[in-house]
Amino acid sequence: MRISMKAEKSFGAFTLSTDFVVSGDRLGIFGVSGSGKSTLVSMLAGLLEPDSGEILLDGDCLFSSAKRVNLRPEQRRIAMVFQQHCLFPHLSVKNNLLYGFKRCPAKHRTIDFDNLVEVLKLKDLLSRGVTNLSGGEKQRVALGRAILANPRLLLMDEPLSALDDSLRFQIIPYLKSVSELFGIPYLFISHSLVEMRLMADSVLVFENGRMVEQASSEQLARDRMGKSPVGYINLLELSAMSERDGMCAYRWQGGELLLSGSNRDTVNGLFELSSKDIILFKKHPEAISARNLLQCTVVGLFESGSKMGVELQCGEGKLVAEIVPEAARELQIAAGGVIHAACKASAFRRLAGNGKV
Ligand SMILES: Nc1ncnc2c1ncn2[C@@H]1O[C@H](COP(=O)(O)OP(=O)(O)OP(=O)(O)O)[C@@H](O)[C@H]1O
Repeated sequence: MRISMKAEKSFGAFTLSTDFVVSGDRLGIFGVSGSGKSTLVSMLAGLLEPDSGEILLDGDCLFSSAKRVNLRPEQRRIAMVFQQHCLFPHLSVKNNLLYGFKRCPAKHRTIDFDNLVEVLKLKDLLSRGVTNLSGGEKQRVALGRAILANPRLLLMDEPLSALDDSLRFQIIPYLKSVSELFGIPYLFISHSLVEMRLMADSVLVFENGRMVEQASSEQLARDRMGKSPVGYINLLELSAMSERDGMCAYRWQGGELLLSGSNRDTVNGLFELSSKDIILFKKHPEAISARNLLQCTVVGLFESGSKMGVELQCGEGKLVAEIVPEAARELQIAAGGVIHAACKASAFRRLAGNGKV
């Protein structure tokens, strides 16, 4: 996906002025409240007309003040998921889901209803009304409805803000997997660095209506968090062998991960792993005392003081390891390579729900 946006919009003293071209399937817009994020996505979706400028999506002109083009929202084929679920209260889950699908021209209908329902785990909810669903269930329905409209782009404007911490980190895998499985690129809007790291590869940063930076989500987190790099891993399924040896076992990538503690204090959710707690191996080691061995792909290397940081993709998780430059050379670490990361069961810390993440 390629978005080119050179547009202006003023509300009294506030002016949003954009001038960027960005490519990628997992893009982020990051900025504090009032920086203009929602104004930007509303202009992209066709819900708000820019005062002037031009907006192109994959080369197609969505808006041009010079050429007097302004495609209606339904002509743009851009779906949105908001913080508020905006579901139709008088319709069942099934009919909410089918709303966008029915309005989508047959030639664009490529998403299989049953398949999507299965991915989003909505089968048992189909006949229910939407008013008494939980916040997470409502957000899954809203996501399903957006996907079934068969959009060419999905805009997600702070879709997790209304959910509490444990719930929002449970929704993230759904947001990512539907986009990947059904091949729909997205633009994810948030003021949370953790959400950016989990959802976006490339991020545009906005301040006071201006784009001030374009960076990878990892670079952004390193620059702004101002502490040793940490990684994140989302563990959702306690496996049958939980509470073994005072450990908790979670299903992970066809195997399991062991965490210290009982399942009373290690509930499902997002866990943090410090870069200092990860040891890298070039090959799968025979036997180690650390309880967890994760196969990862090296995303990149960066300088971290006198050490090297190694960005790792591990399933849906993003980890960072800190090693000395000599070890990086010996391990021949390079982007795209496969490496094994070991970490102790005691190294996982459940992410604190302090609202700042
Ligand atoms: N329809 C409108 N009329 C007047 N001012 C508006 C309108 N929409 C947005 N604004 C103003 O434009 C500025 C940017 O708002 P916008 O909602 O785009 O920011 P944001 O980064 O999305 O913030 P938040 O994270 O709080 O949603 C704010 O000062 C807001 O008050």
